[in-house]
Amino acid sequence: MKIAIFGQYYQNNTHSIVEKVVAFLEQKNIEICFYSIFYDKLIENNIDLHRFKKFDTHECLKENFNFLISIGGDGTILRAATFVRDSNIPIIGINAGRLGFLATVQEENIEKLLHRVLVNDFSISKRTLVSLNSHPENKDLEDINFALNEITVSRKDTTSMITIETFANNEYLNSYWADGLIISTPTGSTGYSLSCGGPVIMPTANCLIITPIAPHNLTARPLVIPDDLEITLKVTGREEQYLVSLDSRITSVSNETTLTIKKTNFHILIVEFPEEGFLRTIRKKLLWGEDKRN
Ligand SMILES: NC(=O)c1ccc[n+]([C@@H]2O[C@H](COP(=O)([O-])OP(=O)(O)OC[C@H]3O[C@@H](n4cnc5c(N)ncnc54)[C@H](O)[C@@H]3O)[C@@H](O)[C@H]2O)c1
Ligand SMILES: Nc1ncnc2c1ncn2[C@@H]1O[C@H](COP(=O)(O)OP(=O)(O)OP(=O)(O)O)[C@@H](O)[C@H]1O
Repeated sequence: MKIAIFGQYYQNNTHSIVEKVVAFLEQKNIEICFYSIFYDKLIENNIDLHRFKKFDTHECLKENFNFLISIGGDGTILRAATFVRDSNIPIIGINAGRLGFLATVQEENIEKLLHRVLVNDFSISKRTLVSLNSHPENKDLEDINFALNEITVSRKDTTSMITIETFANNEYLNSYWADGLIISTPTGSTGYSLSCGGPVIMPTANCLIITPIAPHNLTARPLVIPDDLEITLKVTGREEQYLVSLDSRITSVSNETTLTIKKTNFHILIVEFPEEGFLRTIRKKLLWGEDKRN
């Protein structure tokens, strides 16, 4: 078996997490390969990893990896997804961050849950992604043109709202006059979309959510649509450019750019354990349904 280990930062608890993961995997004779930038940070901080191999691009991950372990918060899982892409390598998220909504394995459970992975006692949650095509083409949006949480357009360099003409399968839907518009996957429903009044959607539902950001309108509400619809956006505004973000990545595009957003033809696979499933996570981490009177 071969496992990739991915992370972005070195902080207080990184040392003990990495040591636990490495000790467990080595004891089981599992081949380990570290993301090179993370590896360098760990070496700088006196973790001896010289016996392990490194990877630095998504192409390296095509060589028969069984799993990728992400050590960090949700932001780190979003970044890990840009390496995993369409390789179908399941991601195990070890939470070293704050919320850890997607990264659900806590440090104290590392050995127990990695053991469950080895004996096949886990489930796979298949997550929908959205892809972006721009016309005319934009170099910044060419290589990593997909998002696990959401694709967002928003105003740039102005307090003035933008108008987002929106079409679903080429049929006119609405012109949102707002700070921006979010096209979210079910996974992203608990991220930015939630903060803008969007619904919480169970991760494996076959839908997307169109959520306006601060629309100046009483009738513009988040809309849930089937995930086989293609969405087209045309933006106009006082400035010549607007912002496009895919999860944590952001770039500027000119107002002449038309964006097409649709479901990707691949999924990201997240390793889940029943006791850390979605319903428990929203209760525990979003305090879902909490009512002090009961
Ligand atoms: N106002 C907002 O709520 C807001 C604004 C911008 C971006 N975001 C979210 O942040 C994500 C990018 O993450 P980042 O680390 O670069 O930014 P960040 O450092 O601002 O962290 C964003 C927070 O959102 C949480 N989060 C991310 N994805 C989530 C999900 N699917 N479900 C529940 N919580 C989630 C993270 O745990 C973190 O606490 C975006 O994809 C977007 O969903 C939220
Ligand atoms: N490898 C790591 N080791 C220790 N701490 C980490 C590591 N990676 C991330 N962290 C901690 O988690 C914080 C958030 O990390 P990250 O950007 O991955 O997630 P996030 O999107 O902010 O989500 P969350 O709210 O789940 O932490 C970092 O600022 C850091 O404090």
